[in-house]
Amino acid sequence: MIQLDDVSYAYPDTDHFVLSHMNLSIPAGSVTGIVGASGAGKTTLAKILSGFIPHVDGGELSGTVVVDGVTIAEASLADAVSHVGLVIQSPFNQISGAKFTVREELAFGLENLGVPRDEMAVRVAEVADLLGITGLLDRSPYALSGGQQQLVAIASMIIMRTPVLVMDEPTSQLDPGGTRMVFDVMSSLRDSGITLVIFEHKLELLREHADVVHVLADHQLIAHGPSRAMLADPRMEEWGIGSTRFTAAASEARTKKLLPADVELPVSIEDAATVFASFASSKGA
Ligand SMILES: Nc1ncnc2c1ncn2[C@@H]1O[C@H](COP(=O)(O)OP(=O)(O)OP(=O)(O)O)[C@@H](O)[C@H]1O
Repeated sequence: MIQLDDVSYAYPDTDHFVLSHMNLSIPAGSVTGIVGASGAGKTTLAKILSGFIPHVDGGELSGTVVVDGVTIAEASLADAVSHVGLVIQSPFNQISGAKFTVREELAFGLENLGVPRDEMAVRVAEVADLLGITGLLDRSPYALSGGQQQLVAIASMIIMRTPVLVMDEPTSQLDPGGTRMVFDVMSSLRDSGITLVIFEHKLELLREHADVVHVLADHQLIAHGPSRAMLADPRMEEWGIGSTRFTAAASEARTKKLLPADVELPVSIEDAATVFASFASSKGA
C-alpha cells in the first residue's frame, strides 16, 4: 500500500540529504507510528509520503515512492492528493485562506472535486459532528484557538475520504481531552479501512493506537517493531525520543530487582496495570 524503495532527499539549495537510502513498507488498513527526535526528518518524510515533496517543495528526490498504487513522483499533485491526505504540523498553515467560515473551509476540497452541494452539506455536517466542531461551523477559521484550528485542519482532510491519511503531530495544539478524541477518531477511521501514518511524540497514545512503530534517526528508518516492544526499547533514550513514565518506572523497578529481569516493559497505563497484576499474582498476592 505504501512502499518506499531507496529514497533519498535534499531540500533545494542544500548540499546534504535529510533522508538517505530509506526503505519502508506499510500494509493497507494499518496504523503506523513514526517517531524521531526533533530535526530527524519526520515532517520531510510526511511530505514525501503525500506528494508535497517533490511537487511543492522541490529539491532532489531519488528512489521510488508508491502510495495506494500511485507512483508519487510521476503523478500530478492533484492525483496524489486524491489518494493521500496530509494533516500538517501547523494548523494555521493548513487553512486555505480562501474561505470566510469553517463550513466553507471544510467544503473547499469537495468543491474542487465537483461534489454536489447537498452531498457536500451532509459530509460537512458528518465530519463536524465527528470532531465536535459543529458549533464552530459559522465562525471564521482565523478567529479560532490553535486547538480549534487543528480540529478544523484534521476535519478538512478526513472529509476528503482518501484511502491514506498522513498526520504530522496532529494533536500538538490540543488539550488531553481533544487529543484523546482525535485518537479515537483515528481508531474509527482505521475501522473503516483507511491506512494511517502518524508522526507523533505522544508515545503512550502511539502504543495504544499504532500496530507498528518505526524510528527515524541518522537520515534513515533504523528500527521498527510492534508498538509496545519498540516504544519500550531502551535505545529510545539514545535516539533522543525518550520513554513514557510507565517504561521509566518499570525499568527502574527492574534495575532494583523489584520486577523480574525478563518482564516486558510497559509503555501505557494499561500495560503497567497488566505487568503489576501478573507480578502480584505470581507472588500469591
Ligand atoms: N525547507 C527546508 N530547507 C532546508 N532544510 C530544511 C527545510 N525544512 C527542513 N529542513 C531541514 O531538514 C531536517 C529535517 O527537518 P524536519 O522538519 O523534517 O524534522 P522533524 O523531525 O519534523 O523535526 P520536528 O520534530 O522538530 O518538527 C532539519 O535539519 C531541517 O533543518
